[in-house]
Amino acid sequence: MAEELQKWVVMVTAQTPTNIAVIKYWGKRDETLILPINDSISVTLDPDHLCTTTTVSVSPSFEQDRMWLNGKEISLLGGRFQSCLREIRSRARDLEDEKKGIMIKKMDWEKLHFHIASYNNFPTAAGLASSAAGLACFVFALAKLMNLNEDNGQLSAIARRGSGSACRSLYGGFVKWIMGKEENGSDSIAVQLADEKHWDDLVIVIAVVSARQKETSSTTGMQDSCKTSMLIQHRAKEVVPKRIIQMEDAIEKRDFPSFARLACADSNQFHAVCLDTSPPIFYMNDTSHKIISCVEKWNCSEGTPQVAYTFDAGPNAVLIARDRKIAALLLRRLLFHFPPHSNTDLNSYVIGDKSILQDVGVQDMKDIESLPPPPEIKDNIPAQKSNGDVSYFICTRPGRGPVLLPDSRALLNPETGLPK
Ligand SMILES: Nc1ncnc2c1ncn2[C@@H]1O[C@H](COP(=O)(O)OP(=O)(O)OP(=O)(O)O)[C@@H](O)[C@H]1O
Ligand SMILES: C[C@@](O)(CCOP(=O)(O)OP(=O)(O)O)CC(=O)O
Repeated sequence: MAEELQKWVVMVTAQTPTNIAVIKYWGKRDETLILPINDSISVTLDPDHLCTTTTVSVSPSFEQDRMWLNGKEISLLGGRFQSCLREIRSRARDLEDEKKGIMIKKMDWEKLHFHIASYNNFPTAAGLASSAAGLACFVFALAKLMNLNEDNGQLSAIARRGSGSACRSLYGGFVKWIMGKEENGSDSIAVQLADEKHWDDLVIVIAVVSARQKETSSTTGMQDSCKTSMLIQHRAKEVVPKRIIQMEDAIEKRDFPSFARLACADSNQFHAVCLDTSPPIFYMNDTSHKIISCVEKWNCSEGTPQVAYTFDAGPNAVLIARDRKIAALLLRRLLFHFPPHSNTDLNSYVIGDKSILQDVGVQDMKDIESLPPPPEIKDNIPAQKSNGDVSYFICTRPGRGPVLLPDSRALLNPETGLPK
């Protein structure tokens, strides 16, 4: 009987979105606690297109903590995973599952081990913020398993210890990470500014420019900027506080021109800080610059912004269109300038919400080849085409925050606690 009881496995499965900052976090005032030097604001992306699913399980039969990411076993010994685990364990509460006849006492959590399996439905470590969705999901799922009482704001402070930007993935819609003042970081948390329904006209197109691993990680890049850039101090003290107020106002009023101007300016200033770092950090490449120039020319010809662009620590462009009609016009321009290689299947070149392709009126490669140049291109300058410079496009929109999934979606076998 005692042996039978030892066989139980309790598990929780959760899904968490990724997010893109429109006012960037860059620079820490505390490396261990991951406390930033400025507030930041992000848009949560629709988990249908970019998300992490994580199953966490506990059983007295597990001999050690183990984790599998996208089917491959990874180490949980890293300092950041360990900080999150420590913070969650210290808040764990009694858990009773009457149906299974299981009772885990608060102090038992210290002795029990976890099996964790996680899957990203988009490329990992390719500049698409897998660490943000991944660490947020890790914390959210473990907190539910260990029956924590904390709300998502308090959980965001734990996710922050895994990766700063992860704290913003605890909410859907529009999210602010308040830098906080306390030395212990207790007030450095994420808050939701508005949910995803507040501004549901927005359409987001991500141009995945390169899936190569970057040379400088965000963590070391921002350390180098803090040590060597003069601009970063001016940005954190003088520029960002004003922009945060303006961005909050633009989001509240759904004021697209202000939103776009602020997002573009902030992305450009973040990359200027990277250039102001010694040695300079180049996250954007020629393709990123061509995308900026395409959007700027169009916005300028319309007299008011149609599309905002923002780039994280990599060359991929995140383009935010004011509505679906503009998104179709944007995709038309992008496909004109950045057609795929001739042997590419259009179905794998534009992924996510493919329905926008119908609005573009493009069904196959021939349609792309016969797209006319955008009207803002001057007749005397030949239009540039860069075949194959973009790997693929993801069409998405602002999305919801973390959710729990039913056991049928679990990534671990309920009997063995091993990956399915
Ligand atoms: N689902 C996940 N669960 C737990 N950890 C994850 C998960 N996905 C990614 N990570 C962690 O994040 C690391 C990748 O982070 P990295 O910052 O290199 O890339 P990224 O977040 O995809 O890109 P970027 O930060 O440039 O947007 C992985 O090596 C792993 O440690
Ligand atoms: C450019 C950014 O994406 C930087 C993200 O940095 P990370 O959150 O990846 O860094 P760590 O806190 O060291 O894990 C801007 C942003 O997301 O705000």
